[in-house]
Amino acid sequence: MSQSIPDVASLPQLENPLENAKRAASYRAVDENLKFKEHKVIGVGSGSTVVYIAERLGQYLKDPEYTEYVSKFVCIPTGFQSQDLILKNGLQLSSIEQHPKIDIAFDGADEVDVNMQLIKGGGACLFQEKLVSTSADIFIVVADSRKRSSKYLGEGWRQGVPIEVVPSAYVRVLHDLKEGLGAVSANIREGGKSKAGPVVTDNNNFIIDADFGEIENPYELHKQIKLLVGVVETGLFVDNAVKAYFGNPDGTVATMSK
Ligand SMILES: O=C(CO)[C@H](O)[C@H](O)COP(=O)(O)O
Repeated sequence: MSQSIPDVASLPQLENPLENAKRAASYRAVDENLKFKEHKVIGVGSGSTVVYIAERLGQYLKDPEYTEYVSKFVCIPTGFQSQDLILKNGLQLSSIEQHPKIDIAFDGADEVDVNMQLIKGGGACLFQEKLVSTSADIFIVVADSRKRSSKYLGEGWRQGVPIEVVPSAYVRVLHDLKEGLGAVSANIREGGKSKAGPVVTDNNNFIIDADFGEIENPYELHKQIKLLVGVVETGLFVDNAVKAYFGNPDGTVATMSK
């Protein structure tokens, strides 16, 4: 069924104000950055905010003015949830192996500092998220305004830096993070009520959350962690995003650019 693209201001408010914030940021990020005639390969991230990125792409697909272009887009997922979002919105799913060069990618973040450095991996998808975002010519972040720190990473996101590790190396990495790199704490992420034992990522790895307090130099910390044997990737996304959209519950959106 064909439909015109809805204007976000004309849509009914969502029950949860935070969802309004996420929707407003995501819709505006797509509307302002997607070049329908130029972009062909689109990265779609993970988390609760990118749900609205996929939804907006799906709306464009149904609008006769854009169907011709959007039906030819190939979407590259950052994990299982993201793959599901692409399919549920009627978009074409592909893989990073088939499209190692991505035109534009959209993803959420757990924290964004004043220099637009990010902590990601709260949803345990950080390796594939980094693979996709660093393969993209343009990487756009979408988040609700709680994710914006007034200065350093680690200010608002207190769970620690997510780090994906090879399972057999987790004890060694925990030790090296605490003893070698001075982490205040480092813990394997547990599945909680939904799974006994550790969270297992889409790549069959474990996640360690390591608290380094406020992070003045994310690049240096990322480099040090990355050198530890057993570390696959860190949740510090440095010099990667070019623009961030922060939604507020009243539907207004603030932006930050590089
Ligand atoms: O990095 C991520 C998953 O690994 C997410 O992008 C991040 O956790 C933000 O999620 P949300 O949009 O639900 O706040």
